[in-house]
Amino acid sequence: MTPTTMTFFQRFEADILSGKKTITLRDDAEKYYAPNSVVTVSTFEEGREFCRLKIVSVEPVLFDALTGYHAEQENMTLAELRDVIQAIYPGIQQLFLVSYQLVDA
Ligand SMILES: CC(=O)Nc1ccn([C@H]2C[C@H](O)[C@@H](CO)O2)c(=O)n1
Repeated sequence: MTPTTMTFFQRFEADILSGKKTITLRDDAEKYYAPNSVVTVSTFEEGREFCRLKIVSVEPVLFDALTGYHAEQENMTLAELRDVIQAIYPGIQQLFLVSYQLVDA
């Protein structure tokens, strides 16, 4: 079944709402988001809903293939992005790039 919810760490909320962060990189467990579907987004820490996002695309990408362009879409430097990914998914290679558009907040 297509997922209808997504969580983000609270610290990314402002960047998502301002449009500075337009992608997220997830592991195998979250590769099933469907393009054109709308998901309700809440904070991981408190489960507080804060927006809805339209899924634009879901594409596989390797950790070693991450570029400055991916980082730009995350509103980070490439070094910051690599650190964040390693902290969340230690040792991971296969990621899924989920791009999205803000629907409403
Ligand atoms: C909270 C949760 O279940 N999982 C994640 C996974 C990733 N993120 C953020 C961190 C980076 O900005 C990108 C790339 O993974 O997405 C997140 O907030 N929550």
